[in-house]
Amino acid sequence: MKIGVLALQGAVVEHLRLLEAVGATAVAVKKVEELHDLDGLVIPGGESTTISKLMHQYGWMEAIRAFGEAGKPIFGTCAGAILLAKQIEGQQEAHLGLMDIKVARNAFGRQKDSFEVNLPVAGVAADYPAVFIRAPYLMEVGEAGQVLAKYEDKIVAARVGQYLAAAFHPELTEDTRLHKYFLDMVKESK
Ligand SMILES: NC(=O)CC[C@H](N)C(=O)O
Repeated sequence: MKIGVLALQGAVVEHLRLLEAVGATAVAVKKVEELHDLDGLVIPGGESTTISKLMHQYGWMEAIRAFGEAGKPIFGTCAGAILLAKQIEGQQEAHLGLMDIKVARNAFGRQKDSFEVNLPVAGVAADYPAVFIRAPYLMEVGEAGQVLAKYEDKIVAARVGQYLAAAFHPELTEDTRLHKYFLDMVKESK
């Protein structure tokens, strides 16, 4: 399985390392043409507005939408989840708008700018070390979707069809289980 990590901004190398660790062939994707032979794509965290601008400049929006609409799995972490969402709280327009979730940005307040907690993630782990950095949360998950994790009653991970979203940063741990879960989604989609 060949999985790309969108390399416009954010923790790219860390995602590559964990994808390799679970047995995927992982590549940093810097050009739109590189999408064509991928089986799945990870959109890392960073700053969603910055990544969105870069995406618009270089034709990524159309290309990633086509990739998702072709049924290929996409995993968005933190800003990546915001980019995937169909709706963003307080904003007229979404970015990619592929995944049937509504997100609220910077949802955990200033004094909790960044923190780590162990969370149960359905189908993944009973004690997943979730690292939150100015994280969003998922206000709504479409009916066809599955909530995978909550923190303080807020949804922080979900799957809808071939799309996976985490408000936290699974690439900033040594824990490979969520990347393994995504790799299994990619295998299933073939
Ligand atoms: N660590 C992150 O990816 C933070 C996301 C950022 N707060 C945003 O709105 O895009």
